[in-house]
Amino acid sequence: MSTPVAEIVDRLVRPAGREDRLTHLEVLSPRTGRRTPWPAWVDPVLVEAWRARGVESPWTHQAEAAQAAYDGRHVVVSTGTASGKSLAYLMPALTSVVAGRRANGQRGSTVLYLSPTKALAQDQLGNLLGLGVPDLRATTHDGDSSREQRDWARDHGEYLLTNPDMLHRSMLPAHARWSKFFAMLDYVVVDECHHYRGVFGAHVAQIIRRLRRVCALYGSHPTFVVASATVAEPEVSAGRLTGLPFVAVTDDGSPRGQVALALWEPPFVSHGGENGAPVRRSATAEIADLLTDLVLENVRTLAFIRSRRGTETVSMTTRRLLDEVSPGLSSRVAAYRGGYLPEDRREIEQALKRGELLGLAATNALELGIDIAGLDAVLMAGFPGTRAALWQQIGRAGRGGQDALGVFVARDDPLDTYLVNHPQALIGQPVEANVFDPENPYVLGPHLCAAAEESPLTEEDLPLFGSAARQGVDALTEAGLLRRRSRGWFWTDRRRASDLADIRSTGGAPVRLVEQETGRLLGTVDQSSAHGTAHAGAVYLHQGETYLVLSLDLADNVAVVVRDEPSYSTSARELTDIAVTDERDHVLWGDARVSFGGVRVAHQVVSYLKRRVPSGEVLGEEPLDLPERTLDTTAVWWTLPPATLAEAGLEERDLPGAAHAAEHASIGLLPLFATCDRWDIGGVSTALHPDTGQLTVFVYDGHPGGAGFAERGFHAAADWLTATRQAISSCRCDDGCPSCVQSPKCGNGNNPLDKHVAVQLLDVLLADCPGSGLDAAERGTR
Ligand SMILES: Nc1ncnc2c1ncn2[C@@H]1O[C@H](COP(=O)(O)OP(=O)(O)OP(=O)(O)O)[C@@H](O)[C@H]1O
Repeated sequence: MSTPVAEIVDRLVRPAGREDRLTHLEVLSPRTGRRTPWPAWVDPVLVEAWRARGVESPWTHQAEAAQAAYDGRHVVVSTGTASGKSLAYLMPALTSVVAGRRANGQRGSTVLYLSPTKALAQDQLGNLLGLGVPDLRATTHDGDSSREQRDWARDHGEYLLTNPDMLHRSMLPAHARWSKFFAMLDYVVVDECHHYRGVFGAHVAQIIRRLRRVCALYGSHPTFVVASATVAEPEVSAGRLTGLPFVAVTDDGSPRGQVALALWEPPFVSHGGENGAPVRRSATAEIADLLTDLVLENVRTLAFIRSRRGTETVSMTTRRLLDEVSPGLSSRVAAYRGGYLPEDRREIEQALKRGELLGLAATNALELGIDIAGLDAVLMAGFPGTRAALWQQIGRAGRGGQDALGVFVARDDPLDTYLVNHPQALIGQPVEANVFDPENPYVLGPHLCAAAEESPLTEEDLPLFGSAARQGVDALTEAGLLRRRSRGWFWTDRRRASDLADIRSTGGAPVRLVEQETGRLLGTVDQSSAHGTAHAGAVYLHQGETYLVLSLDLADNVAVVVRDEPSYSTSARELTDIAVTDERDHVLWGDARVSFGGVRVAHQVVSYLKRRVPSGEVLGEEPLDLPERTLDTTAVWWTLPPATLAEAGLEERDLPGAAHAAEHASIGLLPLFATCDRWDIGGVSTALHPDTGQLTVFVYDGHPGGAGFAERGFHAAADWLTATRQAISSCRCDDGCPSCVQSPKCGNGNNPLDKHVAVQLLDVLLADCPGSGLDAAERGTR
């Protein structure tokens, strides 16, 4: 960008009332790149192709990773955004394709590239073809490919770009037809591997095990090259994802322009929240202002908004604000999100690349590695869930070595507030690990069936699928899904086994949103979120239009909507009950016990709140009549005996509010340690739980069988609960607010909540906990 980053930030802060909103500005100085000669084995034609495109020679990390892969070691490259991870895997992969060709020109070596989305694979294909490697037979293989494309890919493809869904549903079940491709598979590239987390990560881990088994059937043992954003212990997550040993390359040799990260906290605007709590201005309202200012400054800006609804609101508001001052500019701002038609999305991507759009409000549908040159700034409405995703989003700007500005605008919740006030948690060493649990029985079972359908499972196959596989096949045999014969376990059902696994966890058929007057299908929502977002009375935004849901029919999966302009938004309320089914591990901190294990959760959406837009003021609550749902999952929980609490001087009457407040804040903070999102986990607290006989606070995974988040919480409990205490004690509100202890999805109307006693309660819990490294100074003051 032409204006220096610091000056842009200065202009953003200048308007009256904005001076306190910038809580921190971190400027990372530019770094020069470290180059190294091309490895001697890289095909000279490729070297020339890269040179012709300005890649004089590889950065050190690229050569290091490429060499490891060429030597047949599985390697994970975990370096910054735009550090050139593609070259690291393309050097060995394309060299192998070119060198492997037969005398008659037929393929002799193949590469499989996996990306979490179709859009990224398309983008990568464009780059690959742009390289001009003579005769390279590269193609995407996804749900949009025509029959001819698919046949060509299978029979001639050398470099195939696909996604885990296609592998799962199409390529692996039909492996006999793909036998030639699999038999000559030398490299598997897993791009953006940090996206494989939670339940989705567990599914992909099992799909990769099925892929390895199918390859082995045809005699191939491909080398895996995994690309990841910077996370803690990348070799551990790559190893979990594939079941193979990995070397990690993390020393980034690429150059970087100046990167500035501004942390921004919206001001308190009213006391109109629940129970009279102070409420901060919404991050989206703040972002719309900042986006307007940046567009006026001719700064090309991408605003990442977490919800589909939010992207629409930001783009509408920004256009309206621009119309007031510079009408011509409003057409240069747009929204982008999942649920749009593919051609509309392509058109927006192109307009952004061409520079016709100056401001775009997008969901993370645009987050993945799509290389859009020339962006100057990135605004983030709320923490995007992980540090990796935060840097990934900032990395959209400043590609090609220019300066970049990232502004992280806090939402009114404990984690965001903690982060904008504790910048070291974002800028220091990574604390979060890429979390998933490949052994989740709900995930493993369907993949064992799919594997058995691909080829009968033998005793020797089982270790590949993990230590729970034996138990899994036994249970499936018992349930009549697999049949045991002398040669192994067979799939004998008439259904397609791959249909049993819902790898994106959409939770069954999506609910269709249909417009009442026209019968037009507006879009869909996942069944699991339909109770909360498409219930009768819900306000739903679509492409800038506001709709009101008239009815939700769960039998037919249809919600009927009408256009409307209500002055409020809605948020659903859920009631939750929890029972311990088995404790699998525990630690004792003096009298406190921290446990991990299985639980059964029963929940029901019971009502919804109407909140005035944009102030967020609560207007009222409406009851709903929706069925209860149960969930068998995993949880981390902690207990404190009544006598210990009494000794510490805590009054019995204050305990429910204190436990409840600690629970809310701890749910808010867990994403800092596990790669989850506040909405992936839930919690229950009680001053006396029937299963433990003590004060108990549970945090559970919101997916059947668990997703690994609660388990990570158990292992990081000391740091996690210390950060929770800090988040509550450092919040500037008097009696609790959404930035510390109030939760937007609380089933009890955020009542009771006692912020002050919560801090005392956490002090009792942490009194005998072995040292947490997170903030020794803070702990010392207790
Ligand atoms: N050795 C190099 N010398 C010069 N330019 C390079 C080199 N390696 C990569 N590049 C350029 O850097 C840019 C980023 O590369 P690439 O898209 O591979 O990064 P990445 O690490 O995969 O990014 P992300 O994962 O964040 O999407 C590309 O434009 C690429 O051409």
